Amino acid sequence: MTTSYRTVYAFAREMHPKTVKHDIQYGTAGFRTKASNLGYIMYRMGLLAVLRSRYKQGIIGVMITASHNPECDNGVKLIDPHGEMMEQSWEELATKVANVQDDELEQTIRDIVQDYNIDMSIRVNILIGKDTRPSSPSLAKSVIDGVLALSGKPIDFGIVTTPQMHYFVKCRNTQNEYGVATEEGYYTKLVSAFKKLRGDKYNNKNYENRILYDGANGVGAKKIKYFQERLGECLKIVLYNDAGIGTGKLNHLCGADYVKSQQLFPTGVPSEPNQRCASVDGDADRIVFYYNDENDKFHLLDGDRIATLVASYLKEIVSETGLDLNLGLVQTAYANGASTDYITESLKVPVACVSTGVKYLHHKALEFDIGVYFEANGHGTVTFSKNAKDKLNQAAKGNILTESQQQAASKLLALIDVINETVGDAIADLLLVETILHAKGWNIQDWEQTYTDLPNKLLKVTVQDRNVITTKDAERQCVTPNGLQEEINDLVKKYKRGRSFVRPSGTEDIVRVYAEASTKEECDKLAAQVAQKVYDLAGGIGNPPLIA
Ligand SMILES: CC(=O)N[C@H]1[C@@H](OP(=O)(O)O)O[C@H](CO)[C@@H](O)[C@@H]1O
Ligand SMILES: [Mg+2]
Repeated sequence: MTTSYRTVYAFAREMHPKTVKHDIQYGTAGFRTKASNLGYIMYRMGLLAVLRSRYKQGIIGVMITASHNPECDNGVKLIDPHGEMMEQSWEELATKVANVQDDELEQTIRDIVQDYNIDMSIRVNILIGKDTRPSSPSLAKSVIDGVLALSGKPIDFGIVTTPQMHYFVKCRNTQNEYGVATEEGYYTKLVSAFKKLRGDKYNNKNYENRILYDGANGVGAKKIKYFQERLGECLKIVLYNDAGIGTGKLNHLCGADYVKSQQLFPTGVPSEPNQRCASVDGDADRIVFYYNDENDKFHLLDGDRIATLVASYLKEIVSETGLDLNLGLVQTAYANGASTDYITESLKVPVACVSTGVKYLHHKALEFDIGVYFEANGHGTVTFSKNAKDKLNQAAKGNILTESQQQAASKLLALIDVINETVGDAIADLLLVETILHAKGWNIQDWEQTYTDLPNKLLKVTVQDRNVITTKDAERQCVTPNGLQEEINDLVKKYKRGRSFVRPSGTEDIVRVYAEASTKEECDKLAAQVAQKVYDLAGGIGNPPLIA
Protein backbone atom coordinates (compact mmCIF):
# COMPACT_ATOMS: atom_id res chain seq x y z
CA MET A 1 0.00 0.00 0.00
CA THR A 2 1.32 3.44 -0.83
CA THR A 3 0.18 6.74 0.49
CA SER A 4 -0.19 9.53 -1.97
CA TYR A 5 0.69 12.73 -0.20
CA ARG A 6 -0.78 14.64 -3.12
CA THR A 7 -4.22 13.44 -2.05
CA VAL A 8 -3.77 15.22 1.26
CA TYR A 9 -3.49 18.62 -0.39
CA ALA A 10 -6.00 17.88 -3.13
CA PHE A 11 -8.69 16.85 -0.60
CA ALA A 12 -7.88 19.89 1.51
CA ARG A 13 -8.09 22.30 -1.40
CA GLU A 14 -11.15 20.78 -3.04
CA MET A 15 -13.24 19.71 -0.10
CA HIS A 16 -11.94 21.00 3.24
CA PRO A 17 -10.25 24.36 2.75
CA LYS A 18 -9.12 26.26 5.82
CA THR A 19 -11.85 28.77 6.59
CA VAL A 20 -10.63 30.42 9.76
CA LYS A 21 -7.70 32.84 9.80
CA HIS A 22 -6.86 32.88 13.49
CA ASP A 23 -5.13 29.96 15.20
CA ILE A 24 -7.12 27.50 17.22
CA GLN A 25 -5.63 25.40 20.00
CA TYR A 26 -5.95 21.75 21.02
CA GLY A 27 -7.04 22.48 24.59
CA THR A 28 -8.07 20.54 27.69
CA ALA A 29 -10.75 18.74 25.71
CA GLY A 30 -9.39 18.86 22.14
CA PHE A 31 -10.64 21.47 19.68
CA ARG A 32 -13.92 23.09 20.55
CA THR A 33 -15.60 26.00 18.78
CA LYS A 34 -18.53 26.96 16.53
CA ALA A 35 -19.42 23.89 14.46
CA SER A 36 -19.37 25.92 11.24
CA ASN A 37 -15.64 26.58 11.71
CA LEU A 38 -14.63 22.99 12.22
CA GLY A 39 -14.82 21.23 8.82
CA TYR A 40 -11.14 21.58 7.93
CA ILE A 41 -10.06 20.86 11.52
CA MET A 42 -11.95 17.56 11.38
CA TYR A 43 -10.33 16.64 8.09
CA ARG A 44 -6.90 17.39 9.50
CA MET A 45 -7.61 15.41 12.68
CA GLY A 46 -8.50 12.47 10.45
CA LEU A 47 -5.00 12.81 8.98
CA LEU A 48 -3.39 13.11 12.39
CA ALA A 49 -5.28 10.09 13.73
CA VAL A 50 -3.74 7.96 10.97
CA LEU A 51 -0.25 9.25 11.78
CA ARG A 52 -0.75 8.67 15.49
CA SER A 53 -2.12 5.21 14.84
CA ARG A 54 0.84 4.22 12.68
CA TYR A 55 3.25 5.73 15.18
CA LYS A 56 1.72 3.89 18.15
CA GLN A 57 0.97 0.81 16.06
CA GLY A 58 -2.44 0.73 17.71
CA ILE A 59 -6.01 1.75 17.07
CA ILE A 60 -6.87 5.40 17.65
CA GLY A 61 -10.29 6.89 18.34
CA VAL A 62 -11.75 10.18 17.19
CA MET A 63 -14.70 11.58 19.14
CA ILE A 64 -16.78 14.41 17.74
CA THR A 65 -18.50 16.32 20.51
CA ALA A 66 -18.62 19.64 22.32
CA SER A 67 -19.88 18.01 25.51
CA HIS A 68 -21.84 20.51 27.63
CA ASN A 69 -21.40 23.46 25.23
CA PRO A 70 -24.43 24.86 23.38
CA GLU A 71 -25.80 22.90 20.44
CA CYS A 72 -24.25 25.20 17.83
CA ASP A 73 -20.72 24.31 18.99
CA ASN A 74 -18.86 21.15 18.25
CA GLY A 75 -15.42 19.70 18.87
CA VAL A 76 -13.04 16.83 18.36
CA LYS A 77 -10.58 14.89 20.45
CA LEU A 78 -8.29 11.96 19.79
CA ILE A 79 -8.21 8.86 21.96
CA ASP A 80 -4.98 6.89 22.48
CA PRO A 81 -4.78 3.08 22.30
CA HIS A 82 -5.29 2.50 26.05
CA GLY A 83 -8.51 4.46 25.79
CA GLU A 84 -6.88 7.51 27.34
CA MET A 85 -6.70 11.10 26.17
CA MET A 86 -4.04 11.67 23.53
CA GLU A 87 -0.54 12.17 24.94
CA GLN A 88 0.31 15.81 25.56
CA SER A 89 3.31 16.09 23.23
CA TRP A 90 0.98 15.28 20.34
CA GLU A 91 -1.44 18.01 21.34
CA GLU A 92 1.12 20.49 20.04
CA LEU A 93 1.30 18.60 16.76
CA ALA A 94 -2.49 18.67 16.56
CA THR A 95 -2.44 22.43 17.01
CA LYS A 96 0.20 22.77 14.31
CA VAL A 97 -1.62 20.53 11.82
CA ALA A 98 -4.85 22.42 12.47
CA ASN A 99 -3.41 25.85 11.82
CA VAL A 100 -1.05 25.61 8.83
CA GLN A 101 -2.23 26.96 5.48
CA ASP A 102 -3.74 24.48 3.01
CA ASP A 103 -0.66 24.57 0.80
CA GLU A 104 1.61 23.86 3.80
CA LEU A 105 -0.40 20.87 4.96
CA GLU A 106 1.29 18.26 2.80
CA GLN A 107 4.78 19.30 3.93
CA THR A 108 3.68 19.43 7.57
CA ILE A 109 2.49 15.84 7.31
CA ARG A 110 5.72 14.78 5.60
CA ASP A 111 7.73 16.45 8.39
CA ILE A 112 5.85 14.58 11.11
CA VAL A 113 6.33 11.30 9.27
CA GLN A 114 10.03 11.99 9.08
CA ASP A 115 10.50 13.37 12.61
CA TYR A 116 8.68 10.45 14.19
CA ASN A 117 10.00 7.89 11.76
CA ILE A 118 6.50 6.68 10.96
CA ASP A 119 6.10 3.64 8.74
CA MET A 120 3.42 4.78 6.31
CA SER A 121 2.82 1.29 4.96
CA ILE A 122 1.15 0.04 8.16
CA ARG A 123 -2.57 -0.66 7.82
CA VAL A 124 -4.53 1.14 10.51
CA ASN A 125 -8.08 1.36 11.79
CA ILE A 126 -9.50 4.61 13.12
CA LEU A 127 -12.65 4.44 15.23
CA ILE A 128 -14.99 7.39 14.86
CA GLY A 129 -17.88 8.36 17.11
CA LYS A 130 -20.12 11.39 17.45
CA ASP A 131 -22.69 12.95 19.74
CA THR A 132 -26.24 13.96 18.76
CA ARG A 133 -25.47 17.49 17.52
CA PRO A 134 -26.99 18.28 14.10
CA SER A 135 -23.51 19.25 12.85
CA SER A 136 -21.89 15.95 13.87
CA PRO A 137 -22.68 13.80 10.78
CA SER A 138 -21.07 16.15 8.28
CA LEU A 139 -18.09 16.69 10.57
CA ALA A 140 -17.69 12.92 10.85
CA LYS A 141 -17.62 12.78 7.07
CA SER A 142 -14.71 15.25 7.10
CA VAL A 143 -12.79 13.08 9.59
CA ILE A 144 -13.39 10.09 7.33
CA ASP A 145 -12.01 12.00 4.34
CA GLY A 146 -8.88 12.74 6.36
CA VAL A 147 -8.45 9.10 7.32
CA LEU A 148 -8.93 7.98 3.72
CA ALA A 149 -6.52 10.61 2.36
CA LEU A 150 -3.71 8.84 4.21
CA SER A 151 -5.05 5.37 3.38
CA GLY A 152 -6.31 4.55 6.86
CA LYS A 153 -9.49 2.58 7.45
CA PRO A 154 -12.27 4.55 9.15
CA ILE A 155 -14.71 2.57 11.28
CA ASP A 156 -17.81 4.60 12.07
CA PHE A 157 -19.50 3.82 15.39
CA GLY A 158 -22.24 6.37 14.76
CA ILE A 159 -23.79 8.18 17.71
CA VAL A 160 -22.16 7.08 20.96
CA THR A 161 -21.19 8.62 24.29
CA THR A 162 -17.61 9.79 24.74
CA PRO A 163 -16.89 7.09 27.34
CA GLN A 164 -18.28 4.42 25.00
CA MET A 165 -15.69 5.51 22.43
CA HIS A 166 -12.88 5.26 24.98
CA TYR A 167 -14.15 1.80 25.91
CA PHE A 168 -14.29 0.64 22.25
CA VAL A 169 -10.73 1.83 21.63
CA LYS A 170 -9.41 0.01 24.67
CA CYS A 171 -11.33 -3.17 23.81
CA ARG A 172 -10.00 -3.21 20.25
CA ASN A 173 -6.44 -2.65 21.40
CA THR A 174 -6.63 -5.42 24.00
CA GLN A 175 -8.18 -7.90 21.54
CA ASN A 176 -11.43 -7.70 23.51
CA GLU A 177 -9.78 -8.60 26.82
CA TYR A 178 -11.18 -5.44 28.39
CA GLY A 179 -14.61 -6.13 26.92
CA VAL A 180 -16.30 -6.67 23.59
CA ALA A 181 -15.85 -3.63 21.34
CA THR A 182 -19.51 -3.15 20.48
CA GLU A 183 -22.36 -1.26 22.07
CA GLU A 184 -23.94 -4.58 22.99
CA GLY A 185 -20.65 -5.66 24.60
CA TYR A 186 -20.56 -2.46 26.64
CA TYR A 187 -24.13 -2.79 27.91
CA THR A 188 -23.70 -6.45 28.73
CA LYS A 189 -20.49 -5.89 30.67
CA LEU A 190 -21.89 -3.10 32.83
CA VAL A 191 -25.37 -4.49 33.36
CA SER A 192 -24.29 -8.05 34.22
CA ALA A 193 -21.82 -6.79 36.81
CA PHE A 194 -24.45 -4.44 38.24
CA LYS A 195 -27.07 -7.20 38.49
CA LYS A 196 -24.61 -9.57 40.08
CA LEU A 197 -23.85 -7.02 42.79
CA ARG A 198 -27.46 -6.11 43.38
CA GLY A 199 -28.76 -9.64 43.79
CA ASP A 200 -32.47 -10.31 44.29
CA LYS A 201 -33.11 -7.64 46.87
CA TYR A 202 -33.62 -4.46 44.88
CA ASN A 203 -34.24 -2.19 47.86
CA ASN A 204 -32.26 -2.09 51.08
CA LYS A 205 -33.07 -0.10 54.24
CA ASN A 206 -33.30 3.57 53.24
CA TYR A 207 -32.28 2.85 49.65
CA GLU A 208 -35.03 2.79 47.03
CA ASN A 209 -34.25 1.66 43.51
CA ARG A 210 -35.80 4.60 41.66
CA ILE A 211 -33.93 7.53 40.17
CA LEU A 212 -35.00 10.46 37.98
CA TYR A 213 -32.52 10.90 35.14
CA ASP A 214 -31.92 14.09 33.14
CA GLY A 215 -30.50 13.12 29.75
CA ALA A 216 -29.66 16.75 28.80
CA ASN A 217 -31.47 16.13 25.49
CA GLY A 218 -28.37 14.40 24.23
CA VAL A 219 -26.69 11.08 23.69
CA GLY A 220 -27.01 10.29 27.41
CA ALA A 221 -30.80 10.19 26.93
CA LYS A 222 -30.52 8.01 23.84
CA LYS A 223 -28.22 5.45 25.41
CA ILE A 224 -29.84 5.15 28.83
CA LYS A 225 -32.75 3.43 27.09
CA TYR A 226 -30.60 0.39 26.44
CA PHE A 227 -29.92 0.24 30.18
CA GLN A 228 -33.59 0.71 31.07
CA GLU A 229 -34.46 -2.25 28.87
CA ARG A 230 -31.80 -4.48 30.39
CA LEU A 231 -32.16 -3.39 34.01
CA GLY A 232 -35.95 -3.64 34.13
CA GLU A 233 -37.24 -3.65 37.71
CA CYS A 234 -33.76 -4.00 39.15
CA LEU A 235 -33.16 -0.26 38.84
CA LYS A 236 -35.99 2.03 37.79
CA ILE A 237 -34.46 4.85 35.79
CA VAL A 238 -37.08 7.44 34.87
CA LEU A 239 -35.87 9.40 31.87
CA TYR A 240 -36.46 13.13 31.29
CA ASN A 241 -35.00 15.59 28.82
CA ASP A 242 -34.94 13.19 25.94
CA ALA A 243 -35.05 15.36 22.84
CA GLY A 244 -36.22 12.33 20.90
CA ILE A 245 -39.66 12.74 22.41
CA GLY A 246 -39.66 16.27 23.77
CA THR A 247 -38.76 19.62 22.32
CA GLY A 248 -35.85 20.47 24.59
CA LYS A 249 -32.53 21.65 23.24
CA LEU A 250 -29.21 19.98 24.04
CA ASN A 251 -27.82 21.14 27.42
CA HIS A 252 -30.30 24.02 27.53
CA LEU A 253 -31.33 24.72 31.14
CA CYS A 254 -30.53 21.12 31.96
CA GLY A 255 -27.67 18.64 32.09
CA ALA A 256 -24.80 18.16 34.55
CA ASP A 257 -22.94 21.37 33.74
CA TYR A 258 -26.02 23.55 34.15
CA VAL A 259 -26.99 21.91 37.44
CA LYS A 260 -23.46 22.13 38.85
CA SER A 261 -22.50 25.61 37.71
CA GLN A 262 -25.90 27.25 38.33
CA GLN A 263 -26.54 25.12 41.41
CA LEU A 264 -30.12 24.82 40.19
CA PHE A 265 -32.66 22.05 39.58
CA PRO A 266 -32.91 21.48 35.80
CA THR A 267 -35.99 22.20 33.75
CA GLY A 268 -37.88 19.22 32.38
CA VAL A 269 -37.48 17.07 35.52
CA PRO A 270 -40.40 17.02 38.00
CA SER A 271 -39.53 18.13 41.50
CA GLU A 272 -40.53 15.32 43.89
CA PRO A 273 -39.50 16.03 47.49
CA ASN A 274 -36.40 14.13 48.59
CA GLN A 275 -36.27 12.11 45.36
CA ARG A 276 -32.80 11.20 44.12
CA CYS A 277 -32.10 12.69 40.68
CA ALA A 278 -29.09 12.71 38.36
CA SER A 279 -28.05 14.81 35.37
CA VAL A 280 -25.51 13.86 32.73
CA ASP A 281 -23.88 16.22 30.25
CA GLY A 282 -24.07 16.40 26.45
CA ASP A 283 -21.65 13.54 25.79
CA ALA A 284 -22.44 11.62 28.98
CA ASP A 285 -19.01 11.67 30.57
CA ARG A 286 -20.08 13.71 33.60
CA ILE A 287 -22.78 13.15 36.20
CA VAL A 288 -24.05 14.99 39.26
CA PHE A 289 -26.75 13.98 41.74
CA TYR A 290 -29.23 16.24 43.54
CA TYR A 291 -32.66 16.56 45.12
CA ASN A 292 -35.16 19.14 46.29
CA ASP A 293 -36.19 18.78 49.93
CA GLU A 294 -39.74 19.18 51.26
CA ASN A 295 -39.22 22.97 51.39
CA ASP A 296 -38.17 22.92 47.76
CA LYS A 297 -34.58 23.68 48.74
CA PHE A 298 -32.07 22.38 46.22
CA HIS A 299 -29.25 20.07 47.36
CA LEU A 300 -26.35 19.19 45.07
CA LEU A 301 -24.13 16.10 45.34
CA ASP A 302 -21.31 16.71 42.90
CA GLY A 303 -18.12 14.98 41.82
CA ASP A 304 -16.51 15.48 45.23
CA ARG A 305 -19.42 13.65 46.83
CA ILE A 306 -19.16 10.81 44.35
CA ALA A 307 -15.43 10.58 44.99
CA THR A 308 -15.85 10.38 48.76
CA LEU A 309 -18.67 7.84 48.51
CA VAL A 310 -16.68 5.64 46.15
CA ALA A 311 -13.40 5.93 48.08
CA SER A 312 -15.04 5.13 51.41
CA TYR A 313 -16.77 2.07 49.97
CA LEU A 314 -13.67 0.79 48.20
CA LYS A 315 -11.67 1.24 51.38
CA GLU A 316 -14.19 -0.90 53.26
CA ILE A 317 -14.12 -3.70 50.72
CA VAL A 318 -10.34 -3.67 50.38
CA SER A 319 -10.04 -4.07 54.12
CA GLU A 320 -12.57 -6.93 53.98
CA THR A 321 -10.35 -8.71 51.46
CA GLY A 322 -7.38 -8.42 53.80
CA LEU A 323 -5.21 -7.64 50.77
CA ASP A 324 -2.50 -5.04 50.79
CA LEU A 325 -3.66 -2.61 48.10
CA ASN A 326 -2.97 1.09 48.25
CA LEU A 327 -5.93 3.35 47.62
CA GLY A 328 -5.65 7.03 46.76
CA LEU A 329 -7.93 9.85 45.71
CA VAL A 330 -7.10 12.54 43.18
CA GLN A 331 -8.79 15.95 43.11
CA THR A 332 -8.18 19.37 41.62
CA ALA A 333 -8.11 22.73 43.38
CA TYR A 334 -11.84 23.05 42.59
CA ALA A 335 -12.65 20.28 45.08
CA ASN A 336 -14.61 21.60 48.01
CA GLY A 337 -12.33 22.07 51.04
CA ALA A 338 -14.82 20.18 53.21
CA SER A 339 -14.52 17.12 50.97
CA THR A 340 -10.72 17.16 51.19
CA ASP A 341 -10.89 17.40 55.01
CA TYR A 342 -13.39 14.55 55.16
CA ILE A 343 -11.24 12.31 52.96
CA THR A 344 -8.01 12.93 54.85
CA GLU A 345 -9.38 13.15 58.38
CA SER A 346 -12.34 10.77 58.45
CA LEU A 347 -11.66 8.33 55.63
CA LYS A 348 -7.89 8.49 56.09
CA VAL A 349 -7.32 8.05 52.39
CA PRO A 350 -4.36 9.93 50.86
CA VAL A 351 -5.38 12.80 48.59
CA ALA A 352 -3.39 14.23 45.69
CA CYS A 353 -4.20 17.56 44.06
CA VAL A 354 -3.35 18.05 40.38
CA SER A 355 -4.02 20.61 37.65
CA THR A 356 -7.46 20.85 36.05
CA GLY A 357 -8.12 18.42 33.20
CA VAL A 358 -8.93 14.75 33.21
CA LYS A 359 -5.60 13.71 31.75
CA TYR A 360 -3.78 14.98 34.85
CA LEU A 361 -6.17 13.28 37.22
CA HIS A 362 -6.10 10.03 35.29
CA HIS A 363 -2.32 9.85 35.21
CA LYS A 364 -2.01 10.54 38.90
CA ALA A 365 -4.66 7.92 39.69
CA LEU A 366 -2.62 5.29 37.84
CA GLU A 367 0.09 5.65 40.51
CA PHE A 368 -2.14 3.86 43.04
CA ASP A 369 -3.31 0.24 43.08
CA ILE A 370 -6.77 1.74 43.25
CA GLY A 371 -6.97 5.36 42.14
CA VAL A 372 -10.24 7.25 42.51
CA TYR A 373 -10.42 10.56 40.68
CA PHE A 374 -13.20 13.04 40.19
CA GLU A 375 -13.44 16.64 39.16
CA ALA A 376 -15.95 18.60 41.22
CA ASN A 377 -18.05 18.93 38.05
CA GLY A 378 -18.76 15.19 38.07
CA HIS A 379 -16.19 13.81 35.67
CA GLY A 380 -14.27 10.90 37.08
CA THR A 381 -13.70 7.19 37.47
CA VAL A 382 -11.59 4.62 39.26
CA THR A 383 -8.46 2.92 37.92
CA PHE A 384 -7.08 -0.41 39.08
CA SER A 385 -3.46 -1.47 38.63
CA LYS A 386 -2.50 -4.81 37.12
CA ASN A 387 -1.09 -5.72 40.52
CA ALA A 388 -4.48 -5.06 42.13
CA LYS A 389 -6.34 -7.12 39.53
CA ASP A 390 -3.88 -10.00 39.74
CA LYS A 391 -4.10 -10.10 43.54
CA LEU A 392 -7.89 -9.97 43.45
CA ASN A 393 -8.17 -12.69 40.83
CA GLN A 394 -5.86 -14.91 42.84
CA ALA A 395 -7.77 -14.19 46.03
CA ALA A 396 -11.18 -14.83 44.47
CA LYS A 397 -10.24 -18.32 43.40
CA GLY A 398 -7.45 -19.22 45.77
CA ASN A 399 -7.77 -20.95 49.12
CA ILE A 400 -5.29 -18.89 51.11
CA LEU A 401 -8.02 -16.54 52.27
CA THR A 402 -11.03 -16.98 54.52
CA GLU A 403 -14.41 -17.33 52.85
CA SER A 404 -15.47 -13.79 53.70
CA GLN A 405 -12.21 -12.41 52.32
CA GLN A 406 -12.71 -14.44 49.19
CA GLN A 407 -16.24 -13.08 48.80
CA ALA A 408 -15.02 -9.53 49.25
CA ALA A 409 -12.45 -10.11 46.50
CA SER A 410 -15.17 -11.40 44.15
CA LYS A 411 -17.35 -8.41 44.98
CA LEU A 412 -14.52 -6.04 44.19
CA LEU A 413 -13.90 -7.81 40.88
CA ALA A 414 -17.56 -7.35 39.95
CA LEU A 415 -17.33 -3.71 40.95
CA ILE A 416 -14.40 -3.24 38.57
CA ASP A 417 -16.70 -4.40 35.76
CA VAL A 418 -19.32 -1.76 36.61
CA ILE A 419 -16.61 0.87 36.22
CA ASN A 420 -15.34 2.27 32.93
CA GLU A 421 -11.67 2.55 33.80
CA THR A 422 -10.72 4.40 30.65
CA VAL A 423 -12.38 7.74 31.42
CA GLY A 424 -15.22 9.36 33.38
CA ASP A 425 -18.46 7.70 32.32
CA ALA A 426 -21.75 9.19 33.52
CA ILE A 427 -23.76 5.99 33.11
CA ALA A 428 -21.14 3.66 34.57
CA ASP A 429 -20.74 6.11 37.47
CA LEU A 430 -24.50 6.13 37.97
CA LEU A 431 -24.49 2.34 38.27
CA LEU A 432 -21.53 2.50 40.66
CA VAL A 433 -23.18 5.08 42.93
CA GLU A 434 -26.45 3.13 42.91
CA THR A 435 -24.55 -0.03 43.82
CA ILE A 436 -22.86 1.66 46.77
CA LEU A 437 -26.00 3.37 48.07
CA HIS A 438 -27.81 0.02 47.82
CA ALA A 439 -25.02 -1.78 49.66
CA LYS A 440 -24.99 0.83 52.42
CA GLY A 441 -28.80 1.05 52.56
CA TRP A 442 -28.60 4.81 52.12
CA ASN A 443 -30.93 7.37 50.64
CA ILE A 444 -29.54 10.58 49.19
CA GLN A 445 -29.85 12.41 52.51
CA ASP A 446 -27.76 9.76 54.28
CA TRP A 447 -25.13 10.25 51.61
CA GLU A 448 -25.25 14.02 51.98
CA GLN A 449 -24.86 13.85 55.74
CA THR A 450 -21.31 12.54 55.57
CA TYR A 451 -19.97 16.12 55.54
CA THR A 452 -21.18 19.67 54.86
CA ASP A 453 -19.95 21.46 51.74
CA LEU A 454 -18.42 24.88 52.18
CA PRO A 455 -20.31 27.53 50.18
CA ASN A 456 -18.38 28.06 46.95
CA LYS A 457 -18.52 30.27 43.90
CA LEU A 458 -17.04 30.24 40.42
CA LEU A 459 -16.74 33.48 38.43
CA LYS A 460 -15.37 34.32 34.99
CA VAL A 461 -13.29 37.42 34.24
CA THR A 462 -12.55 38.49 30.68
CA VAL A 463 -9.03 39.83 30.18
CA GLN A 464 -7.05 40.91 27.16
CA ASP A 465 -4.69 37.90 27.27
CA ARG A 466 -5.54 35.15 29.73
CA ASN A 467 -2.04 33.74 29.46
CA VAL A 468 -0.64 36.62 31.53
CA ILE A 469 -1.86 34.52 34.42
CA THR A 470 0.52 31.69 35.22
CA THR A 471 0.24 29.36 38.19
CA LYS A 472 2.09 26.76 40.24
CA ASP A 473 1.31 24.21 42.94
CA ALA A 474 -1.50 22.50 40.98
CA GLU A 475 -2.89 25.93 40.02
CA ARG A 476 -3.45 26.94 43.63
CA GLN A 477 -0.85 29.73 43.54
CA CYS A 478 -0.56 32.47 41.00
CA VAL A 479 2.97 33.31 39.79
CA THR A 480 2.18 36.17 37.41
CA PRO A 481 1.07 38.92 37.13
CA ASN A 482 3.26 40.26 39.91
CA GLY A 483 1.48 41.02 43.14
CA LEU A 484 -1.80 39.25 42.34
CA GLN A 485 -1.16 36.31 44.67
CA GLU A 486 -0.29 38.65 47.55
CA GLU A 487 -3.58 40.50 46.99
CA ILE A 488 -5.49 37.21 46.99
CA ASN A 489 -3.73 36.14 50.20
CA ASP A 490 -4.70 39.42 51.89
CA LEU A 491 -8.34 39.00 50.88
CA VAL A 492 -8.56 35.32 51.83
CA LYS A 493 -7.21 36.10 55.33
CA LYS A 494 -10.28 38.20 56.06
CA TYR A 495 -12.72 35.31 55.73
CA LYS A 496 -13.35 32.34 57.96
CA ARG A 497 -12.35 29.17 56.06
CA GLY A 498 -11.61 31.41 53.09
CA ARG A 499 -9.83 29.93 50.05
CA SER A 500 -9.53 31.34 46.57
CA PHE A 501 -7.45 30.82 43.44
CA VAL A 502 -7.43 32.00 39.85
CA ARG A 503 -6.31 30.33 36.62
CA PRO A 504 -6.73 30.79 32.89
CA SER A 505 -9.39 28.46 31.48
CA GLY A 506 -8.17 25.80 29.05
CA THR A 507 -11.48 25.70 27.18
CA GLU A 508 -12.75 29.31 27.13
CA ASP A 509 -11.09 32.66 26.59
CA ILE A 510 -11.52 33.77 30.20
CA VAL A 511 -9.90 33.60 33.64
CA ARG A 512 -11.71 31.51 36.24
CA VAL A 513 -12.00 32.68 39.84
CA TYR A 514 -12.88 30.17 42.55
CA ALA A 515 -13.71 31.06 46.13
CA GLU A 516 -15.09 29.32 49.17
CA ALA A 517 -15.78 30.50 52.71
CA SER A 518 -17.84 29.53 55.73
CA THR A 519 -21.00 31.41 54.67
CA LYS A 520 -22.58 32.08 51.29
CA GLU A 521 -22.43 35.86 51.76
CA GLU A 522 -18.74 35.78 52.61
CA CYS A 523 -17.99 33.41 49.78
CA ASP A 524 -19.78 35.63 47.24
CA LYS A 525 -17.94 38.67 48.55
CA LEU A 526 -14.55 36.98 48.44
CA ALA A 527 -15.15 35.73 44.89
CA ALA A 528 -16.18 39.21 43.72
CA GLN A 529 -13.19 40.89 45.37
CA VAL A 530 -10.71 38.44 43.89
CA ALA A 531 -12.37 38.85 40.47
CA GLN A 532 -11.92 42.61 40.76
CA LYS A 533 -8.20 42.14 41.54
CA VAL A 534 -7.85 39.93 38.47
CA TYR A 535 -9.59 42.57 36.40
CA ASP A 536 -7.28 45.31 37.74
CA LEU A 537 -3.97 43.45 37.63
CA ALA A 538 -4.39 41.09 34.67
CA GLY A 539 -5.77 43.45 32.04
CA GLY A 540 -9.53 43.10 32.44
CA ILE A 541 -11.69 44.17 29.50
CA GLY A 542 -15.38 44.99 29.20
CA ASN A 543 -17.50 45.67 32.26
CA PRO A 544 -15.68 45.24 35.56
CA PRO A 545 -16.97 42.32 37.63
CA LEU A 546 -19.65 43.34 40.11
CA ILE A 547 -18.79 43.33 43.79
CA ALA A 548 -21.59 41.72 45.76
C1 LIG B 1 -13.76 24.56 36.55
C2 LIG B 1 -14.11 23.53 35.57
O1 LIG B 1 -15.14 22.85 35.73
N1 LIG B 1 -13.28 23.36 34.52
C3 LIG B 1 -13.55 22.39 33.46
C4 LIG B 1 -13.25 22.99 32.10
O2 LIG B 1 -11.89 23.33 32.03
P1 LIG B 1 -11.30 24.81 32.06
O3 LIG B 1 -9.85 24.63 31.73
O4 LIG B 1 -11.54 25.30 33.45
O5 LIG B 1 -12.09 25.62 31.07
O6 LIG B 1 -13.52 22.02 31.10
C5 LIG B 1 -12.69 20.87 31.16
C6 LIG B 1 -13.02 19.97 30.00
O7 LIG B 1 -14.34 19.54 30.04
C7 LIG B 1 -12.88 20.18 32.52
O8 LIG B 1 -11.97 19.11 32.61
C8 LIG B 1 -12.65 21.18 33.66
O9 LIG B 1 -12.95 20.61 34.89
MG1 LIG C 1 -18.58 15.99 28.71
